[in-house]
Amino acid sequence: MMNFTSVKDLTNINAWLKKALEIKANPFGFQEFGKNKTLGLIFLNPSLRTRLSTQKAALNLGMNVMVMNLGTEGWSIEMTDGTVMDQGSQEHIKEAAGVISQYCDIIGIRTFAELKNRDEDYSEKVLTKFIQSAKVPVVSLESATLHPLQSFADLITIEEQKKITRPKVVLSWAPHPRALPQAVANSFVEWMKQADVELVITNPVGFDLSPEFTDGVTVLHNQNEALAGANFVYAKNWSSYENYGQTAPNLTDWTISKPKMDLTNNGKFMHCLPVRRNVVVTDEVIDSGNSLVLEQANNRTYAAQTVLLKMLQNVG
Ligand SMILES: NCCC[C@H](NC(=O)CCC(=O)O)C(=O)O
Ligand SMILES: NC(=O)OP(=O)(O)O
Repeated sequence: MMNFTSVKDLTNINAWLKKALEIKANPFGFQEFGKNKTLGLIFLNPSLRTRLSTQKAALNLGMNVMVMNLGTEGWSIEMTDGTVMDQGSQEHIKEAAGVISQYCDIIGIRTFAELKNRDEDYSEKVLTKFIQSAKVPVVSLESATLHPLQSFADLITIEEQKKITRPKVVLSWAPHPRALPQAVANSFVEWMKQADVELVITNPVGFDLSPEFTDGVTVLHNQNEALAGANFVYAKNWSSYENYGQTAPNLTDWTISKPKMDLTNNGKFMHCLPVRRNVVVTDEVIDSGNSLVLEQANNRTYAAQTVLLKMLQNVG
């Protein structure tokens, strides 16, 4: 496997899931693969979980790790080819990626959607340019349209927690004060479509995700109807794909609350974090025994460790 940017980079999702659970049971059992190898983690946007869990995963594998907040601490990066660089940008992504490749055996990069130009975000302009200029395998730490390490951790969590073979998993839009990318939601859908689950998406009218992801999936604009009988409720805000970047913070009846969870089949609550309490989800729900948010964050380590191990072994 050269790069990890999507579920499409896996040859067999069930084999990866099995490997992740094996690694979780024996996290220090694969250190011979990481010895004398270096992981570089490059952040163009903030992070808590991705930064720490991916670093932890590399350390568990015996790797060395370098982390750089390029977005705030590096030179300002030029992303477009052919630019006369006499303005704000100081270093071209071509040199940046080429140089970092000389210091690292694997590079992770986080580059969020800007939510200004849909075509540009959905072409994964920055990630693609970085990969083109990098000389080593690249792992997405959340790109403009996808967050595969998160979705892999979510898959592990559902596998561990499910009580029936084919659980009902509901991805529900929730309100938020800012415009957020669709990446976490797109990616969750992409992975759940390949898992043995009954997936239902619910969001307000005007907030349908790209058909590229929702094709073949039940999308309901009535949240209560969608939540009926759910075993897992995955809450997430995303800004509009159709009216690109538009928000709807006033739709407070979409907040995941106890009355909403009472519609489910004793459903478990999931969120990738960070979460706005009492906007996306009430304290009562996220603090309840049915909340899986810490388990999800914990599984980020084993998802990342599986991906890094596969890269070190150069297998899909
Ligand atoms: N990495 C997980 C989520 C990252 C990002 N959330 C955020 O930016 C939340 C920020 C805020 O709450 O203002 C997103 O939705 O893609
Ligand atoms: N879930 C997640 O990716 O968290 P961070 O943005 O804190 O890395």
